[in-house]
Amino acid sequence: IMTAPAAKPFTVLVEGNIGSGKTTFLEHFQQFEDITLLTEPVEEWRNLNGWNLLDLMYKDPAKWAMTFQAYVSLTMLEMHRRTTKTPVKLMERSIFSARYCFVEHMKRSGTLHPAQYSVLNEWFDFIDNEVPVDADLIVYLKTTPSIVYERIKKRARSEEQCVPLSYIVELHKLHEDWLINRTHAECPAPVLVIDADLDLSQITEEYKKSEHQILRKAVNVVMQ
Ligand SMILES: Cc1cc2cn([C@H]3C[C@H](O)[C@@H](CO)O3)c(=O)nc2[nH]1
Repeated sequence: IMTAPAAKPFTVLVEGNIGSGKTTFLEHFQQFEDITLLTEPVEEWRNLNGWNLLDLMYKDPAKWAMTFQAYVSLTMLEMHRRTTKTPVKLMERSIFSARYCFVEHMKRSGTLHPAQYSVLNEWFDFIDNEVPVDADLIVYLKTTPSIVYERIKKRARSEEQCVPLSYIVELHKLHEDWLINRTHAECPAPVLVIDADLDLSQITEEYKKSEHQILRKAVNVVMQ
């Protein structure tokens, strides 16, 4: 195992719509001992002192979106700040997708009151300016809304069963604006696009594209 010295690890953010295969993508990299995987802390969102904030949010978004997104952003920040011994750190989603995709959608759809949105935005601005958050590469699992919608129904995560296709379409557009049209200069990391519409049997070839990019960087970090 290559142990990175004090140098910061090469940090990869794995981004994509609900059902785009992020967990499957991360599992593919479990085979490499030089990579630390940080999966989305959904279980923390499902049980904070006994409260299932994810379920509360989906059941009554107007009442719980603020609480939920405030906690999601805190758990994301904790993951960004977590140190790793390995030269590469792979994170599922980030404070950036919190801000540019989920919170943005909730503001546009009126789920978040402008005053609530302003508070979250103040937190994001403070973090952007005061807290070093590393992002060296973004892997974007690009999908078609109708395909991930079918996967969500098949996966049948209980809290998501009432998620309409329109929500998936809006989230897709926000991911495309952020990662393809690059409308947010604040997150300058290069984006590697993976065709995540492919089903499991074909997707491993796609993963190999990113493997080379990610592992090559690991060597660079160690050689620093
Ligand atoms: C950063 C971030 C991740 C994230 C996930 N989610 C939801 C989408 C899925 O139903 C579930 C797990 O990703 O949580 C959300 O509403 N807001 C989020 N913000």
